[in-house]
This record gives sequence, C-alpha cells and structure tokens, in this order.
Amino acid sequence: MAGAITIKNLTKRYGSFAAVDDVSITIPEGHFVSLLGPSGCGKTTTLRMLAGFVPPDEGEIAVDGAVVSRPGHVQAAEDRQMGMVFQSYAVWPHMTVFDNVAYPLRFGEKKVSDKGELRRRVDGAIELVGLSGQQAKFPNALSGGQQQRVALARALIAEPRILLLDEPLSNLDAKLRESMRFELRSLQRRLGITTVFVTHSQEEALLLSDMVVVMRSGKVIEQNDPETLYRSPRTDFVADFIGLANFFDGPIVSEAGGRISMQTPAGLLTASGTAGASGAKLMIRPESITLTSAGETRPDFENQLPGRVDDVFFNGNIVEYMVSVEGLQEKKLRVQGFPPRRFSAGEVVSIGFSADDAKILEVA
Ligand SMILES: Nc1ncnc2c1ncn2[C@@H]1O[C@H](COP(=O)(O)OP(=O)(O)OP(=O)(O)O)[C@@H](O)[C@H]1O
Repeated sequence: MAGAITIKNLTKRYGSFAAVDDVSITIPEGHFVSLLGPSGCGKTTTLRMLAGFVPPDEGEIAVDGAVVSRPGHVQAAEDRQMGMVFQSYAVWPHMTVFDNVAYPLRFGEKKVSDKGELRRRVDGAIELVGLSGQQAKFPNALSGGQQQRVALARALIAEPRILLLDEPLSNLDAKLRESMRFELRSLQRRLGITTVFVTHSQEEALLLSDMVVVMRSGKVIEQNDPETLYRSPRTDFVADFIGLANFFDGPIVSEAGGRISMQTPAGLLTASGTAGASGAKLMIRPESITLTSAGETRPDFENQLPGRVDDVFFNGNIVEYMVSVEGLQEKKLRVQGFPPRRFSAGEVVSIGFSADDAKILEVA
C-alpha cells in the first residue's frame, strides 16, 4: 500500500480565525481527490499542511498509517515523498528542461549518482509528459502548458507516493487548459499515484476526480464522488456550487415514503429525499425541467406549473431559457432545453418536472 492519506480533525488557526476548521478526509491509495470551494475556504492551507509547509494546531495527517503531521510533530516536506505542482510555473528559467527535471535527482533526498541512470530517468519523465525532444530548451522558449509539463515531470521524477496540485491549470488559456485536464487525468491513472488537486473550478473537479471535497469557511460541507454530488447533493450550498440549480422555499406539508411535499409560493411541489432539521429547500436542475406548450398535459410529471418564457439563449447543443413562474415574483427559473424543440420569448408554457428529479436539501 502506498499513498493512502487520512486527515483527522485537522485545524489551522491564524489568530482567532480558523482557516481550516476540523477537517477530516480519507483518501484511498491511487485516488484523485479535488478540494473545491470558493476563494478563502481553506483549500490551499489544507494542501500546505499535507505538504508539510504548515503545522496544524489540532488534528493529524497520516500517510500509509504513519502520522506525518500533528501539533508538535511535523515531518519535513522533503521527507514526505510528495511531488508538487503549483499555479505559477515554478520552473527555473536559467536551466534547460533536462536540468529542471533532473534537479530532484541531483540534489534531493533520492540522489542518483550514476549518469546513465540519471539520463534514462529524466528522459523517461520528459517523455511521460509529452515533451520528448525538448530537453535542451530553456523555459522561455516553451508555452505555458509546456512549462507546466516540465513542472509536472519534475514533481514525478523522484517517484513520489503522492502528487499535490494547487490550481496547476489556472494560468493556461481555455483551450490548452481543457486538453491538459484529460492528459493530467490519464497520466495519473497510468501511474496510479494518489493525487490531491486544489481548484475552484467545479467543472475540473467533476471531470477529474474520484472524490470531490467541497469546502466553505474552513469546513468540509460535503465529500463524495462527482456523480453523487451532482445528482444527490445533501445541501443547497453544494447544489449551487456544483452545476446550476433552481431553488424553491416553503414549509414542508407532508412527508411519506421518500416523498416530500412543500408549499412554495408557486404552488404545492413534490420532491424526493428526507427533511433535515436545519431547514429545507427544494432543488431542481435546469436540465431536469421540461417545457411544453401551455395546456399540453404531461401526466408523467408530478410537478406542473404555468409559466412564461422571458428569454432564450442559444448555446449550441442546448437552449437556455429564463422562465418566469406564476407566484414567484422576482425569481426566474433556468431551464435547459434540447433542440430542435424551441420556445420563443413571450410564449406561455407549462413547466414540468418529476418528484424524483426534485430534491429536498438541507440549508447549509
Ligand atoms: N499565513 C496566513 N496568515 C493569515 N491568514 C492566512 C494565512 N494563510 C491563509 N490565511 C487565510 O486563511 C483563509 C484560507 O486561505 P487558503 O489560501 O487556504 O484559501 P483557498 O481556499 O486556497 O483560497 P484561494 O482559492 O483564494 O487560494 C483565507 O481567509 C486566508 O486569508
């Protein structure tokens, strides 16, 4: 077993402010885990504690069962066998690609003195990240994406058991960022290296991860696999942060057999789930709503509301609608439709969705 991480009740305070507040995460060996959340939620501080740069005030971090961080005991970063890549391309401008990648083997804990072996391993790492033939170039002759690959090769060269990535794609342009994502994930899968990835891009977190940890104000709000987080979030915060969501408020009037009815300003709606103690919202995703012409009945939908299309936005494979609903004053529903069926602005419609797709969520 190599690279399994257990984070238990981890807390880091700056003065009286808890940047990381009682965080517990279990990461199995070989998994790709994203720490996701708005700016300032404590993602980077958690990663820095994992790396050994920041000592915790409470709790502990263990790797493969051995504690590497706890108050009063922090194993040095260089002894942790972790590779790191950061947002800024931390490659040395005065060194060639080869020398950048070779650095950890020349000066690190895992020094390699045999010249032939050094060359073989450096060339191997450079090939791994798709930079074969670029060994003699200096970083300023490379694109941003290529520089990030150099940083990645350097992080991997010492064969770490864990890879820590702090927004490594965020300085790349959109197109490159999109292709690098898939490369990063396929490389991680091939190597089977446990990876912790900090991002505020929900799209990246969903695409890449075995598990996503959603944080806010230093706390973990939810952690789960991407599909469960998207389809069945527990909280309104996660539903809103991951993907698009429409919410309804109101008192719950009945609960039986996994079905909950909520009296909303738009009428009585039925959803699935269980009502928590801390207040509830009804959530429906834009793609789970079907618009039909007014008067067209759809008995398969438990929920049907009259509405009017206010705005239509064509977005290639989907059409986005802003729909006002009788009884909901300010708020508009976001609905995603699929061509060729099109509604136009001003059209009176019926808004339908099933109770299975509508979820009752805790207010976090
Ligand atoms: N050395 C420090 N001294 C004081 N406060 C700090 C320090 N490091 C981080 N913080 C505070 O802790 C909180 C969490 O910071 P952190 O960098 O972990 O957030 P983040 O989720 O990574 O945010 P971002 O996405 O903006 O990088 C922030 O409010 C930050 O200002």
